[in-house]
Amino acid sequence: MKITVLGAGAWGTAFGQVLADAGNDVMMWAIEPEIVEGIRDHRRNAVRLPSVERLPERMTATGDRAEAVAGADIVIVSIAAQAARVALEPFRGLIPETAVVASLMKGIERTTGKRMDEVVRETLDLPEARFAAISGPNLSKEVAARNPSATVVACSDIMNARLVARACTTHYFRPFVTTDVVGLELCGSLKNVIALAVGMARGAGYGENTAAMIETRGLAEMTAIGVAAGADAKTFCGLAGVGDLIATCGSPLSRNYTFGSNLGKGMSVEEATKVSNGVAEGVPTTDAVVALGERLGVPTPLATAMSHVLGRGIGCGEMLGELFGPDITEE
Ligand SMILES: NC(=O)C1=CN([C@@H]2O[C@H](COP(=O)(O)OP(=O)(O)OC[C@H]3O[C@@H](n4cnc5c(N)ncnc54)[C@H](OP(=O)(O)O)[C@@H]3O)[C@@H](O)[C@H]2O)C=CC1
Ligand SMILES: O=C(CO)COP(=O)(O)O
Repeated sequence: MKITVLGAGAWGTAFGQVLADAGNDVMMWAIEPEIVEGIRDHRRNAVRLPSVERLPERMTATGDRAEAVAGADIVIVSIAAQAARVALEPFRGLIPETAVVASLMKGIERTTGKRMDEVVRETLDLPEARFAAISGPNLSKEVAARNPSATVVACSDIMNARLVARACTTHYFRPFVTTDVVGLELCGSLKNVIALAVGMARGAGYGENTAAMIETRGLAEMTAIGVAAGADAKTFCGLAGVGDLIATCGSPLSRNYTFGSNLGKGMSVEEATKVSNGVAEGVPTTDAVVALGERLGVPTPLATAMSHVLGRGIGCGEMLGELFGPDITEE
């Protein structure tokens, strides 16, 4: 198949390699000429994924939007979530009417509170059955090193989920399928907020008990929001939920974990942003999660505490204190 990846960041590039390894012809689209030339002429993305010495022969790149998506069977979107709407707008009308569009993004649009499935479908005027979300424990550097990994592809049309899954199946990368698009979107977006909190606790010097508490209570918060939004609770126990929490909250390769860890060590939000190695989606998504909880009538103690960290600059002790409400409640 011919597959286009919009956005040659760390994950877009690593996923492009998966698609090429699976036997597809892969066209990367990026705004920056340096990245386009690097991939096209030198088989490298030294800016966003320097750990890969040589990208596959089946991968090339362009900065031209029409050329990028012409004849594409599948279009993958891998752009920082807050920029997705603006970046996708010019592609409206260019993407072939038969193409399935799949999002790798894990965030909620801060200005509208919308999930990426909503943003992508709205911006590209895409019917539900032609949108897929891909989410799971997929730290880009590990996938780029071809470490065995699994993911989940969600689409309301299970045949299109299978189509996308087949396109990214390799000897080291294994996709599962589901129709729970809302669940998959919320798993990917909400776990980043939890990773910020776990990273912060770790950075402040706390150990396994504290991390396990935040992860488990965070999972309960994620699941409650998901179920209220119409998702299947089972999705949150799977690869995209618990699986991604384990990967993201346990690895310094995660930008969200590292961002939190730097806050825990005493950096300000501005300082942590400056040293972040790529987008930490949990940062702009945190307030969107609090707003989503309010809209759905679901308490969000963890996201609210993290929003006080990011907005008011409270420290780790105070953030953890906010998680301990005054009442004894049932788990
Ligand atoms: N890295 C990972 O391990 C994983 C990441 N994800 C998710 O995938 C998404 C992308 O992440 P990742 O690739 O790692 O992030 P990076 O920070 O490495 O890259 C962000 C990408 O967004 C692009 N971008 C930002 N603003 C604009 C804009 N205005 N117009 C066009 N493009 C823009 C960047 O382009 P440019 O380079 O030109 O600035 C770049 O391609 C995120 O939502 C992330 O949560 C999901 C799973 C794993
Ligand atoms: O989503 C990820 C792993 O599944 C990557 O996490 P970060 O965006 O925090 O690096």
